[in-house]
Amino acid sequence: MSAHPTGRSAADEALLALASSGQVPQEYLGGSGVAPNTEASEHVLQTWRTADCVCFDVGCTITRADGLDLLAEFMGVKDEVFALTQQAKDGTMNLSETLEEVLRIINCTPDDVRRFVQQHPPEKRLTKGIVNLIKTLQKRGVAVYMISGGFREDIMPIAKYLGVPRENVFANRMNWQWDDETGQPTRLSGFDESQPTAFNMGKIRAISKIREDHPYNTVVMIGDGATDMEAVQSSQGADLFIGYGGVVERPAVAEAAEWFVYDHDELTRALKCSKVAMIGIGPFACAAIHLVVQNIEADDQFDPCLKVWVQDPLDEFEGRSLIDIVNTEHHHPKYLPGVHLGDKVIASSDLEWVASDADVLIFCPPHQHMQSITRRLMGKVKREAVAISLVKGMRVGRDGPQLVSQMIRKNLGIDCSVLMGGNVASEIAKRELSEAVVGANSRETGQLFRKLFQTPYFNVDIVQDVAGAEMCGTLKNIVALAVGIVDGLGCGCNAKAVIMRQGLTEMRKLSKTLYPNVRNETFFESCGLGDMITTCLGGRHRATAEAWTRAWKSGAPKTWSQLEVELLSGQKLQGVGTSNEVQEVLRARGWEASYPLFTTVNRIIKNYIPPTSIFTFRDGVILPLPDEDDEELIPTRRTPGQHSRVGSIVSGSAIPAS
Ligand SMILES: NC(=O)C1=CN([C@@H]2O[C@H](COP(=O)(O)OP(=O)(O)OC[C@H]3O[C@@H](n4cnc5c(N)ncnc54)[C@H](O)[C@@H]3O)[C@@H](O)[C@H]2O)C=CC1
Ligand SMILES: O=C(CO)COP(=O)(O)O
Repeated sequence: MSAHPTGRSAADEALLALASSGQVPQEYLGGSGVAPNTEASEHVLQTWRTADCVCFDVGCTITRADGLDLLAEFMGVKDEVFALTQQAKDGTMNLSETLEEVLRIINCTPDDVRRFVQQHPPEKRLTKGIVNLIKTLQKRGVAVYMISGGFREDIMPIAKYLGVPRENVFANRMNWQWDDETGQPTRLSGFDESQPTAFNMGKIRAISKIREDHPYNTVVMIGDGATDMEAVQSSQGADLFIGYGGVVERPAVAEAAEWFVYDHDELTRALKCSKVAMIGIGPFACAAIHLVVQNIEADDQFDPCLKVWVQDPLDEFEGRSLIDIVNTEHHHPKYLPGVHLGDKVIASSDLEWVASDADVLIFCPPHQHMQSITRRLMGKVKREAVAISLVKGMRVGRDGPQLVSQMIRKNLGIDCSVLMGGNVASEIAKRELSEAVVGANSRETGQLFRKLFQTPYFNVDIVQDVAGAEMCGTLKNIVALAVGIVDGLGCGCNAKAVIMRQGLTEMRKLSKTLYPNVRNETFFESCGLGDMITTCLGGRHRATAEAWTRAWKSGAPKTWSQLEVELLSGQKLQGVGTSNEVQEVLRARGWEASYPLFTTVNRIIKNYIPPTSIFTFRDGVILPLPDEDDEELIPTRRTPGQHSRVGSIVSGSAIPAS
């Protein structure tokens, strides 16, 4: 089959058009001898895996091409009915005429139907693997429908056995003559012509009705006939048609289908194997792995193996390779010793090997390394993969600020969500109650990530505000530094409340100014208020800023890098970098005075003004500072009001450079 954006050749497209007219020449429908597409493309697989509604033609759920044939056999009129139904399936006879004619030939009574169902119970008629496939779909929350040109009287027992709700069955309905005296149905008198399935293009009609009544995002039709294949022909129809040849193989259908299967187990297997990869193995990556493995081991949708990228192949713990320890003992001895990362976690320093076959990519390295990581992965990840960033931080390039999720989307060309919240890694690892939000562009992707991270003690809500959630996670690190400074100066809760409230105000203002679609409510979610509280009470930014301020107070100041090494055992302090990055934006746009807390914190951490200036941030008439590199400086201890290194404000007055 030649390449085509939809996966169908031009000839297939033509065939579909002809089939829909109901007037396809028989020899054309016989197919041209081209082998069916039994290997699904990445696009098709992705559609199948993200479907929230799957419609089965009844013909692929039971071992006879159509229940009507079996009923006809039961009534002793098999050959006449078979000839007629084939014509309808192949599109050479008008469907409603066929049905009328078939019923006239079958001419059954309600008793005949009852006896027929007793003699042919559903469990004896089902195709191999259909029970498991429907169960797997329903377990994933996918709505399952059955659509048939046959009759409810025959189909309902099968639907019931398969667990498909009555209202999800679209089929024709027999009309009966009624006995006035007994009130009971007696003989057939045609069929109900108001059902969508009573006409040509009936499958499309049924699917449009389903779509009208339910907001499904992705609908898949599975069937074996030309009328099933029609379902993808209208914008109101299905998004994907999967051809099934386990009972009857119609060559034209087999050739035109974007994916043609002979066994339902193949569809079940394809649902199960979303591969997940983690990029990074810091403390939070380890805590996230601990959550994710609980879900991928329990949910058929995911491959239970999780590949993890370790940045440094030579990283050691007590003389042993870290990669070996993770792969054999399944824990991280430095960051979360003893916390089980899962037996099927495979650590490697080969970034491409870890990421290239993943369907779901989780990013969790320190933010300053994300640009080089995503550049290394350019063109090397699956086009249909989806990503989620757990990274709190941004990059400021020549074009202005870039969030990590934007960087991933731009460099890798894939959708990217974010997971943000008040989430200290060590507490999650201890299974203490926590919550987070997934910021996603669609509800469907949000639900995928909720499935991946949610556990009974880690609640995940979905917000369709990626930028808002990510800005919260990024900017709160600056506020946490401010709170640490207040702690270092020995102040109590009132002062910290002032800083946190002002911090939240500036976070919201900057987020909405840079990204106007950011929602106010996002700031009251776990990513906003929640993370602000967590990080200002328990995070490393607060603790390091407190130590830095105490050192300044003691007259033996230390640099941030020094403290990062001394206090954080290999972890990174990203808030200092974030403060510089944010300040670059504020400065370039002339906004410094509108963000007095952010600006004051940046002046303090760069030693332009003393830590005590945190109390007077409101007086912020901010002097422009000369351009210079952000090299770290060992400050000399100064008291408020004394000279600062370059120039700054304390209580509104500019202090000349020393
Ligand atoms: N630690 C926590 O409790 C939480 C962290 N986060 C976010 O998760 C992200 C990762 O933070 P952590 O897990 O704490 O790790 P971290 O920020 O402490 O960094 C340690 C990790 O950085 C890696 N690393 C060092 N140099 C690197 C390089 N050149 N390239 C790539 N990786 C390198 C190391 O291998 C190590 O695994 C950050 O954006 C952080 O804000 C989010 C929520 C909670
Ligand atoms: O983001 C965090 C908690 O949500 C972690 O905060 P720290 O980086 O300050 O430890």
